[in-house]
Amino acid sequence: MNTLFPIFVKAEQLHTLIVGGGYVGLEKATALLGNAPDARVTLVAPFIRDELHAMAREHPKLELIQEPYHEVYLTDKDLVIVGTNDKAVNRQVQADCKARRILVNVADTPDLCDFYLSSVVKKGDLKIAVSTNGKSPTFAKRFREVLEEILPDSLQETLDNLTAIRNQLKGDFVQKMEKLNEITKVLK
Ligand SMILES: C[C@@]1(CC(=O)O)c2cc3[nH]c(cc4nc(cc5[nH]c(cc(n2)[C@H]1CCC(=O)O)[C@@](C)(CC(=O)O)[C@@H]5CCC(=O)O)C(CC(=O)O)=C4CCC(=O)O)c(CCC(=O)O)c3CC(=O)O
Ligand SMILES: NC(=O)C1=CN([C@@H]2O[C@H](COP(=O)(O)OP(=O)(O)OC[C@H]3O[C@@H](n4cnc5c(N)ncnc54)[C@H](O)[C@@H]3O)[C@@H](O)[C@H]2O)C=CC1
Repeated sequence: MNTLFPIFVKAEQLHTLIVGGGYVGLEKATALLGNAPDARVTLVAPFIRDELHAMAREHPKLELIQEPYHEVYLTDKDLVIVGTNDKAVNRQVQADCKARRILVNVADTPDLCDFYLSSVVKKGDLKIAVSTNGKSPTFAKRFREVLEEILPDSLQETLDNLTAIRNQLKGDFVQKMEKLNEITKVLK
């Protein structure tokens, strides 16, 4: 069963906590800030990789706290991503999040995740998120590379033109929808 429901989150309107400052913490911070450079992110861990310190200098809204996890860090957080090398800590963070109804991702334990991160293809305003339902993140990464290769950069021009047409169209919702479906028939 593949029941994952994809949504596109406005991460800059949320405050995300990352627990763990090793390779996994770095990978997840890179994924988040790569998409939303202005997102507010707090990362807590006793050890924090140098690359994360460098990232914090580039992103003033990335705050690094060099301490072990404590539930107080969940205060005012909307999303939590956990990737420590201590399974008991990961489980504790997940339980604390569930008690507060905060959505949580435990990077190396799919069963404890409320959501998964995806491989992200970006061509201007077009964004495609790839998931394999947790079966093979490496396949998702490779498939992203294939899509990045085959999607033309000119797609942005098409999107810009369609936005201009969309803004000029007169009539009610149904008439606009019919017109836009007609114009984009060539894409089918
Ligand atoms: C369930 C999920 C939860 C989550 O992390 O959100 C998850 C779980 C796990 N990942 C593991 C390992 C690896 N993950 C990657 C890479 C990525 N992993 C990502 C997502 C996800 N990983 C979610 C499912 C996504 C889906 O539905 O397909 C990507 C897409 C997004 C991102 O992380 O930003 C990003 C690619 C970004 C890109 O480049 O496009 C690589 C490859 C690499 O790094 O080169 C490896 C090593 C090779 C391998 O194992 O495949 C392990 C085993 C840990 C262990 O063995 O200890 C688990 C745990 C398990 O499966 O049990
Ligand atoms: N490195 C990878 O690509 C992957 C690793 N994993 C697994 O994920 C876990 C983490 O991996 P890495 O990031 O590579 O490990 P790492 O050793 O580089 O980093 C571990 C991090 O956890 C932090 N930590 C430990 N106790 C903590 C606590 N009480 N509160 C907050 N932070 C705490 C450490 O300070 C450190 O920042 C490991 O168990 C690993 O097996 C899973 C998937 C991929």
